[in-house]
Amino acid sequence: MQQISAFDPSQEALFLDFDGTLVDFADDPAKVFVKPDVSEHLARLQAATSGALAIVSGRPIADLDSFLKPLRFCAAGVHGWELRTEPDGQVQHLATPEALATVRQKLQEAVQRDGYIQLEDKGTALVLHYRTVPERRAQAEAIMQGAVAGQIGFKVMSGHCVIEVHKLGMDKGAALDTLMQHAPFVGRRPVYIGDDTTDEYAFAALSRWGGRGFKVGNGTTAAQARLADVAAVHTWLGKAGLAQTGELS
Ligand SMILES: O=P(O)(O)OC[C@H]1O[C@H](O[C@H]2O[C@H](CO)[C@@H](O)[C@H](O)[C@H]2O)[C@H](O)[C@@H](O)[C@@H]1O
Repeated sequence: MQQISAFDPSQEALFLDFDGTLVDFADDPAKVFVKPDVSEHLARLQAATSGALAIVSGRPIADLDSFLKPLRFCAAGVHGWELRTEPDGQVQHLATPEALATVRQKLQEAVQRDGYIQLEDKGTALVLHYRTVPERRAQAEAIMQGAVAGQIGFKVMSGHCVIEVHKLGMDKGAALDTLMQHAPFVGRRPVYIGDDTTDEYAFAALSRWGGRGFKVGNGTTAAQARLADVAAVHTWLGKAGLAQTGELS
């Protein structure tokens, strides 16, 4: 693992995962919150990078906006199936909820029968949550396998206490590639911070752009360096933002 060198806002762009990176986990996905000082760091870094700061998340962009309000950023949501290349631009939806109709129905029925595992419907992705019942992980995996069995064109991914499915053909690496081809990211080197297995797609893409990745927490990773936890991410963002204003000695 490398040491983390200082962030250069004139040459680098910042790509940030949301859950487990900017915010701590909660049992209920609706109950996470962004600390006020983190919002300040993000606003500073957005200005310092001339807008080259994007949130890259499994969440829909509307959810990200609501948690980060009043801030808005360039964003890739639902693992890249939603894209916004300007903070105040329109969200492009690159898939439709109908693509998951059959899988959705099967998951709804199975979750109802199970009674413990929760289903989150993000339109273009469906998530089985077992954070409050970790002993039901194998059951969640079996439910997902049953829902996609015999069908092609779906991607199933495991994350922190979740099993998620969306259409094949998109991931956070492809999302990063797309954003890097838009101003103000063009010509910059990406710095990506993320904690989950789904962030590995983005870490793998970084070499195409001369970038570097920071993995939050433990686990196998293609990232070049690590930050211990969400608090360490906040500290890093604070230092990166303050360094630009000359407030950091
Ligand atoms: O790509 P991310 O921004 O990390 O989003 C990944 C998933 O985040 C959410 O689930 C995770 O956070 C929940 C709230 O803390 C937690 O309950 C769950 O166990 C975590 O996996 C979100 O609900 C998913 O839709 C995202 O895909």
